[in-house]
Amino acid sequence: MAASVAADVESSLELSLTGSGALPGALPPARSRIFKIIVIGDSNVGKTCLTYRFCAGRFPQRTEATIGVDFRERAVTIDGERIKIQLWDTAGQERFRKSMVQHYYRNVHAVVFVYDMTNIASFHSLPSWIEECKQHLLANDIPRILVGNKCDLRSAIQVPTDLAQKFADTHSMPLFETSAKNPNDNDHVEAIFMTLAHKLKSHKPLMLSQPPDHGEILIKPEPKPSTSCWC
Ligand SMILES: Nc1nc2c(ncn2[C@@H]2O[C@H](COP(=O)(O)OP(=O)(O)OP(=O)(O)O)[C@@H](O)[C@H]2O)c(=O)[nH]1
Ligand SMILES: [Mg+2]
Repeated sequence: MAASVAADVESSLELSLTGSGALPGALPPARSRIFKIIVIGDSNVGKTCLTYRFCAGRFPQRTEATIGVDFRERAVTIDGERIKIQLWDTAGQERFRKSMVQHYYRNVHAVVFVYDMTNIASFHSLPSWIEECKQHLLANDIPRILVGNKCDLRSAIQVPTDLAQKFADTHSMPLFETSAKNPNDNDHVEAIFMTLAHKLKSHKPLMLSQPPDHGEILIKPEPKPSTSCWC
């Protein structure tokens, strides 16, 4: 997959890592702090739309199943410091992710688990996503959050909030219910990722930037916290 789309309002960048292609020179500037956040969950839950909403500021007109991983990056300023939030939008379909999984988990700073509030199966898959993290030896102190997406589809909700909250509490994660499509619904996507970035900033004072794993990168130019605690 090779594509090239310029984007951006503030400062955002989109890259793809798919397994073939060359490495152009447009990597983030050296030595700015960068937080690598992976977004995982079943196919079709809205990972691409959520990351796009945060980095491009809008809902994408259309999406296709992610192949490998797409990077979306946005520069933000927190307490006067410029930080890059790099979202790794992973493929939910097993056949599109198996060759990439080791890249996802390398040097990861936070994990966002996503399920679709209108699809109970995507909620029931969460333990297997948590298990995948365990298998890749993710450190216990890495912040994790749980995001129920598509809350705008009120009449189709299959995952009640109290059930999701119980699961989140069991796994010591904050729960957010949101909509990538309608930012006025419940928790705002912007606030969710910014809250996570604040959390990372306060916990990772010495972290310096690292570009995404080299090798096969293609350029595509382009809260409220719930009841549980972060740690
Ligand atoms: N109503 C509604 N639809 C959404 C929302 N988020 C995503 N969608 C739709 O859900 C479908 C899947 O969205 P994607 O973001 O491509 O899903 P994904 O999790 O990235 O899927 P994979 O790349 O296959 O893992 C698309 O048709 C989106 O338009 C939302 O918040 N509300
Ligand atoms: Mg996707």
